[in-house]
Amino acid sequence: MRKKLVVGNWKMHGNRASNALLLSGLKEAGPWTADVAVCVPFPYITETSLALTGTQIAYGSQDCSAHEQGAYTGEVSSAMLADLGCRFAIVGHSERRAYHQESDQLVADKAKAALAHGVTPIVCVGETLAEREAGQTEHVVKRQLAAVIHTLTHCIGEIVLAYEPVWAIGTGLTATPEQAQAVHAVLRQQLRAATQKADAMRILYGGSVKPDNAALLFSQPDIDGGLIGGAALKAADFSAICRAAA
Ligand SMILES: O=C[C@H](O)COP(=O)(O)O
Repeated sequence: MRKKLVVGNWKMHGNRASNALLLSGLKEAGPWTADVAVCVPFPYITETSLALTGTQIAYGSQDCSAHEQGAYTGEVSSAMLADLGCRFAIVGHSERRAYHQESDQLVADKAKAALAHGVTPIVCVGETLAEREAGQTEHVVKRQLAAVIHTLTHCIGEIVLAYEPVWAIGTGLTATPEQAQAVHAVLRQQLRAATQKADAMRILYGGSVKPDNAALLFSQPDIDGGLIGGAALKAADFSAICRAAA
């Protein structure tokens, strides 16, 4: 039985005052049965760690460098994230693939760098609307995951995978539970071919998850929680989604 995981991705939102309010709201709203985490902008990791001390809520980043250290201006290494107590690092989010031209291989290298420092990568895969309409969904997500499997080899069982159809992110369009489950099943099957841990691995769904659709999505056999964007910015909504992941 996989324990569900709900992760809030704050993206590039918030400031010190609003973060403090959100975090205190979450602390009051918990505990939840599911594992819960927030992935916050780099500058706020330390304050988040202090605010969440002694709670069940883990924290992490929204990216990490593929490099170990060195002259890489603007990058943040996994060693630094580990130093700050990060449990998770999102890698390969579609916004980074699209706006920063991150390739499948770079995403895989970032996942490897995170794991090397004990930070669990949340590896995002997902198709665009054009790819779905062209019948390419399965091909695209399998290609994205294959790069990670090839790069991590025997460590692949240590990642968290997130299926995020690009057309559902921030649009209010959610994949139906059946659509999401179908892709999750494909991904699980691909993982089974690569690792004996596949059935213990968590595959999250992301894309316009809200309090009113979370329970149905999370009830699907291969959906093990969610990666939440917009709804993670309101303590009441995020908490309701965490509760739905019982
Ligand atoms: O990482 C989170 C996803 O991009 C989903 O964002 P959203 O819940 O705002 O659609």
